[in-house]
Amino acid sequence: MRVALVQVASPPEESVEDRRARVGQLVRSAAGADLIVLPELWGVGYFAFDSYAAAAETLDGPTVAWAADLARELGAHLHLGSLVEDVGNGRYRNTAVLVAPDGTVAHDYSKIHVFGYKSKEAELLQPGTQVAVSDTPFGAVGSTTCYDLRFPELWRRLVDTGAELVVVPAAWPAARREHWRLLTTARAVEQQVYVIACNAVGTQAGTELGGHSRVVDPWGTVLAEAGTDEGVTFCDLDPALVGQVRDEFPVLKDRLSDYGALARQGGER
Ligand SMILES: NC(=O)CCC(=O)C(=O)O
Repeated sequence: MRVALVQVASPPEESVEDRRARVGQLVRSAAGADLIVLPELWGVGYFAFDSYAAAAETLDGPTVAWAADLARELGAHLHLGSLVEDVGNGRYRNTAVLVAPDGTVAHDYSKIHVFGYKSKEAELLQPGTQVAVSDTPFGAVGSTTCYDLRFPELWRRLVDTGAELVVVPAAWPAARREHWRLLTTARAVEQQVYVIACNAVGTQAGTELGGHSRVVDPWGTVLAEAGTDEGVTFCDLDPALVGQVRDEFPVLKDRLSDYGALARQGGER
């Protein structure tokens, strides 16, 4: 299968409508890919916290409709990254959406670990409470978003729910790029999944985004890695490798069912 990672910049002077039109052309240039992935909150710009409420929309709104049209046009799965979802009563979520080639929503996933370090996300947005995995012709695809990379427990839950490929839309700053590279590789090796991680680029409200979108296979091999420019990075991968790695090196079978039950040394044995 062919994956396309579409790194996007979100300059503040550009309207959301103009940005959707421009990003639509970038997505069209990924024609031929089976799965096309965009970054986290590229529409509003992750660091444009004061614009979140005005940019919020429902899953019946213009961004999902835009993505559905593109997915149908290109005959591809389109992971639209994420948008600020209006969930009513003045509450908002950071919601990722995977659209199938027929334009239907395969799944939506609201980011569980909202980020509070030099970020107003945790103050403004409600955390999600559910994991999302969908069966596709190229395997079971799960979603996590950006900061979720730091929580292996969530990733293990995704694997327990069947995930074989995990998509990670992100707005990860350049200041922690080595964490991004390390954690995308670590999650792939530890969970024996493909990690398909698409980051934002450019500068938002004084924060430089890190780019370096990447695809890591379940053995930890980096199959593709972008630089820091806006644009499309393609990657061909074999979904069957997940099963092969899990059969050949069956580490997932060796885990305990309940690590919380382990006694602290010095206590009762
Ligand atoms: N958008 C985010 O969740 C940023 C996460 C991040 O910068 C980090 O974990 O470091």
